[in-house]
Amino acid sequence: MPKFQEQEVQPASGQKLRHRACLRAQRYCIQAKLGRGSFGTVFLVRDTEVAEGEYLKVLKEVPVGDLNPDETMQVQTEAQLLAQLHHPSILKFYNSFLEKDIFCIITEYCEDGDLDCRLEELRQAGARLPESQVAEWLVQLLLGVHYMHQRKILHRDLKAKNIFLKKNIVKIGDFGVSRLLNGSCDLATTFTGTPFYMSPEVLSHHGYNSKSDIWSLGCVLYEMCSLERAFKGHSFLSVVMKILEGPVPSLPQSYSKELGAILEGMLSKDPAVRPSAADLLKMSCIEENMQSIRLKICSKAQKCERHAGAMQKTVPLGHSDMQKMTPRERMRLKKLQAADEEANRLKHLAEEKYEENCRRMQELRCLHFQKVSVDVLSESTEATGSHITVQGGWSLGQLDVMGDQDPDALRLSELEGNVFCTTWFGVLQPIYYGCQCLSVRCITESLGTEAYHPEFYPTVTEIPVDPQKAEAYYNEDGFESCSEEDDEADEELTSGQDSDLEAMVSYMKNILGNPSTEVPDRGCPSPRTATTLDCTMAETRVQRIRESIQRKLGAAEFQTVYKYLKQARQQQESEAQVWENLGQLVDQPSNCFEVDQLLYCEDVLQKLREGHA
Ligand SMILES: Nc1ncnc2c1ncn2[C@@H]1O[C@H](COP(=O)(O)OP(=O)(O)OP(=O)(O)O)[C@@H](O)[C@H]1O
Repeated sequence: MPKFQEQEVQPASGQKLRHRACLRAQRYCIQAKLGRGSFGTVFLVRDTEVAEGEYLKVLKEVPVGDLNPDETMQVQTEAQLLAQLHHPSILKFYNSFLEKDIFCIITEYCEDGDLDCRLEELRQAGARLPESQVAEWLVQLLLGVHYMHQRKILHRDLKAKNIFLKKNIVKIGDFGVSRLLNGSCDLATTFTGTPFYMSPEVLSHHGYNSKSDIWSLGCVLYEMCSLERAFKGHSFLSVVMKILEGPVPSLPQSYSKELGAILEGMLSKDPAVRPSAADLLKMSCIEENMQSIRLKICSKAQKCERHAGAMQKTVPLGHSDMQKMTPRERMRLKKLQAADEEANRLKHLAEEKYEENCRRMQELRCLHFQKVSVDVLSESTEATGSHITVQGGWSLGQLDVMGDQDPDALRLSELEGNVFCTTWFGVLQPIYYGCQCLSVRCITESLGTEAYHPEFYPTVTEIPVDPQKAEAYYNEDGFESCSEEDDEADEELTSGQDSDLEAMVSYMKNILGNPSTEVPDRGCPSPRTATTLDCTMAETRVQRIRESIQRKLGAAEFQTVYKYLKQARQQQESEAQVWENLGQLVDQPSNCFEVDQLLYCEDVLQKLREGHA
């Protein structure tokens, strides 16, 4: 079989592809080149064996040299294992194959690009990510890292460039791929990328472990908040020194202390002190975030579910109707029916909560109530029109009233029969007393830590106490009705993203229930010496860095800087001295960063070769 079929394709854009070969494994048709990384080239491909849905995939080609049969076997076994892993925060690994000396990896395509590009766009626009967004992505990333670490799979090259965005879900790319290509050779790990995300233990050759991934994730967290590298410097060595000895950088003031504390933990120099992904997921602020993300996802599902109810009431479908539907319509209907089932489940849950609350009311009536402050936000002259906000942490039955109103008129002992309180996707509903609307700011401890969500906060004033009637009330026209825009958004939710979101919710539920769930151990490969594969990849890396610098500096300037820096590093010149001398050699000494990196990588390559020999 020829290595590649020699033919050209016309991509959608109409632009003729330059690369001659366009079909891989007689299946993946190249559509466009996405970019070139340190180890390989990345293409957008169309999977010719997939007619609908996710037919666009990504092909990464990594030159690996001539692998011996043992290495080929090892790579194939690892690839099969990686293909079995499924997590919404992990870029799906579909397939891998060898075409002569090129290792090809097929993964999921993320049309929204990588996190590094997103952060750069924000930086250029002078914008920042809101903390809620940072927290949401951090939770997703931690869930993904936790999933892989539970399976004893390390990333070894976690960085913003390796995190992809797909409809606001972050996906970690290349997880386990380093293991596929580098096994557990720690020396090769130090080769995987730029120094910015390398942990102190990796830089000091004390071995890579799961905590080293957490360090890198800490660097990503810092970048999401400040849009800058956590450890930066004008030379490779100064970055390394900052990582080894510098303080943990502080987050911009607009971010909370809690987030700052999380960052500090993740960037602890000592890996033994650094929390694991499981530890981080157990932290109360992360748990709270997980809860609210879950609610956000569920509130979308809730809209679908209401819509499903409306559809089902108005359009009773027979078998022939179904047959007339397009596949898209059938899929939509299926989703709506599933949402309806979920609605029923939630209705039962709401009823249970309602009963539980009644029972508690009963108990509390016997206990005498304690007071908490209740502010009267607006008053109507009519006795039934007051709008009251509960300010403190409270549980049902601990309400009493302060303010100008006659406290006796609102004492809970009299409210009890009229208070409607239940959870709707776990969110505390507003509480109504007759026609009085109590807007709840704090969460009742009796119902757990679910966050208050404004979406669930109707401005209407009367809700029936009976949950069934209340549900009918929610379904009335005009109450959060589904607009065309909602429909569009929901459609997006039901076409592709929903499975990721559903999976995310279910992982969160598992973690919240039992974060330490163990999974069968795949076992870590025992440390081994460098292989041909390690050396080939390191050579590719060195070659690419060299090409990149030569493009930037020009061949002559590169030679001058390279010669000087090599000598300076051997003689251990001070950073200040190096910087000053570089200033005399080139216009922009900061352009020499990569030369330093090249020297470092050449040094590692040399050691790999010695280890391999
Ligand atoms: N699954 C994917 N979906 C969308 N774009 C991708 C995907 N994988 C890679 N890319 C894009 O392809 C380009 C090259 O990616 P690649 O991972 O090879 O290199 P890198 O991350 O830039 O560098 P390195 O090899 O050092 O990790 C990047 O612009 C990246 O955003």
